[in-house]
Amino acid sequence: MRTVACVGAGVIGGGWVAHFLARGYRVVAWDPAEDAEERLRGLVEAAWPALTRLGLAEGASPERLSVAATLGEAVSGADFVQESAPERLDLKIGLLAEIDAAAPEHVVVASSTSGYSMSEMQVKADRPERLVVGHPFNPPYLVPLVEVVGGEATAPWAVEWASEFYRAAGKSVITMDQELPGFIGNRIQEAAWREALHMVDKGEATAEQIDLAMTAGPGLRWAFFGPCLTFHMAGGEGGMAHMLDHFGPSLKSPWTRLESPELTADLRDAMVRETDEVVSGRSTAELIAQRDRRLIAVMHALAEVDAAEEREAAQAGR
Ligand SMILES: NC(=O)C1=CN([C@@H]2O[C@H](COP(=O)(O)OP(=O)(O)OC[C@H]3O[C@@H](n4cnc5c(N)ncnc54)[C@H](O)[C@@H]3O)[C@@H](O)[C@H]2O)C=CC1
Ligand SMILES: C[N+](C)(C)CC(=O)CC(=O)[O-]
Repeated sequence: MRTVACVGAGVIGGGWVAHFLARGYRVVAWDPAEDAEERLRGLVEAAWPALTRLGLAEGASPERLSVAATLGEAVSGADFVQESAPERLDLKIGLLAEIDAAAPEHVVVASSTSGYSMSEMQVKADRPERLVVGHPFNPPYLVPLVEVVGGEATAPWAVEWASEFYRAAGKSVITMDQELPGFIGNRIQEAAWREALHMVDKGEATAEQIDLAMTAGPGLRWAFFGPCLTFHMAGGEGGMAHMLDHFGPSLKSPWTRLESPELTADLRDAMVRETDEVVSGRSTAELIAQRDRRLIAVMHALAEVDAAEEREAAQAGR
């Protein structure tokens, strides 16, 4: 298992390329955009210092990246294919069929889709049994989660193989037992996102207040305790049972409007305008550098705490 083909090399596909290169794989990328190779090599170059700080696999090098002239050239020699084309169902259906026709028949093909089911994407593939969803989080070279799930025509072996491959490639894998639109991570963050849109739509909060509410509040805890464990802590010694008994009645309070607001032009403009104020003139490159420094700092801090707790447990014979 040494060569990964990355089809689509934009924000996510480029991030996958950087990840697989850092894990020592040979990567062959293909993307139809005229400037795709220049953008891709720029993304890898910008990410490489962060990846070096995190630790590279033996032999890892941007030199192991090649950009194919055709889709067939990219996938014909691959041991695994990661598709990251635009989130359009019609495009994914056609592209996955093309990849299926050109890739070696035993090779697993994963889609980075943010929410489409593989059942609806694999309908034109001749060998749908090897098609899975491998949904990453941006940037794939730093955020470890990938959600793996097959479609109705996917073989169990393909889901298992993809899950193991991603683990071997350094990812944190959730292997889902059933299809769910938006999978798990996006359903949770989409709920928060819809609430944010409602608050901006009604002038109840600004984008700046919303982002601060997350980064200085729940978001800080969610880097290491998810929403379930966090609310278990809200119950004190009584844990989740007490939390539910204590706060259960308020669950019916109108603290969320889960339905999505109409994304009117006004709402869209307001969200863009207010987010621009948060961005406050920083370029995307500056934001990426600032994000990656902070992500690495959190990951290093968590790793240090984890190691200390493992040492304590070993000393206590636990
Ligand atoms: N942007 C994000 O935060 C995340 C995106 N995703 C998913 O990743 C996929 C790609 O999204 P992004 O990278 O954000 O989009 P993007 O627009 O940054 O990149 C898409 C790339 O696909 C290329 N492309 C266009 N038509 C193509 C074709 N027929 N075959 C191959 N490549 C083609 C484009 O030239 C572009 O470089 C989508 O399915 C999206 O839902 C998943 C997780 C997070
Ligand atoms: C905005 N988005 C739905 C494309 C985000 C994702 O799919 C996952 C992520 O990186 O947050």
